[in-house]
Amino acid sequence: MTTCNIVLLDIEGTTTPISFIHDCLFPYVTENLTGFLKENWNSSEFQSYIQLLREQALKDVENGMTDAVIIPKESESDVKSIQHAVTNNIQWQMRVDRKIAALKSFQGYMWKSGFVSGELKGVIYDDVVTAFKQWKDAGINIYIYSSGSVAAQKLLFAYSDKGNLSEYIDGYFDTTIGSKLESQSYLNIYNEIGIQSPPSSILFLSDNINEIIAAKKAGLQTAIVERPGNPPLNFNNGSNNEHILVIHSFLEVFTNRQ
Ligand SMILES: CSCCC(=O)C(=O)COP(=O)(O)O
Ligand SMILES: [Mg+2]
Repeated sequence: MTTCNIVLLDIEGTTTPISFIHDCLFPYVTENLTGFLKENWNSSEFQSYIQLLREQALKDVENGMTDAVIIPKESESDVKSIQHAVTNNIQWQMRVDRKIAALKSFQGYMWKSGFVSGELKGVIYDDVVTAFKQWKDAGINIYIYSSGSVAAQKLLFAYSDKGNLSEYIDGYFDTTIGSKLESQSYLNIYNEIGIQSPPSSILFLSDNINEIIAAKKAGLQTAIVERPGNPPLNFNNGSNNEHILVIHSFLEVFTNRQ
């Protein structure tokens, strides 16, 4: 690893245990959904999230997804039936852990009340905060790139078990910039950040080998992060594995700098 000016971080399995997302954040949505729909139904902001789900469901049907759950428009059905369809739509997408913007935006909207009330606290690995401090002292900027919506990412770091970490983070990206599995998304982020130095001055850290391969193809430096509770790494995917660095703590980034 050579020096970098920017560190770009995945969340789930990288800054945060997968178990926190799956055992706390996801159940907060599935268990509170019915009441949340009833309470927020008349809010125009809330309806904008429902509209995103509705549009995504139409695309899913067009793309031949047989499990897709259509959400009728207000003019086509009664409120109870629409709410029932929204519930089924969300339960289906969450069962298959879809990383799609419409679902992620909806989840982020629901999580807001949980984080603000203190019912939810973002879990961040211990080494992350120490690394943030070291990186900032070294003049490195920190960006996040996660499938979670930007709004949800901001909540996680602002209301974390390590305190409000927002001051360390220079910017946030979600999949509205492109899929984490496509190289072009990493070039879009590079362009959006707008640095003079080449893409290799960005170091991307993620638990997902396919994201790492996509980022490497775009010319970024990369390291795969192996955390307790992450699924075993599967290097058997045709990539040039010798060149994929594996780390277990963000503090290794500095020891690996040349
Ligand atoms: C509060 S952030 C929510 C994270 C999330 O929903 C998710 O799917 C994370 O995926 P990642 O791309 O960070 O692995
Ligand atoms: Mg991840």
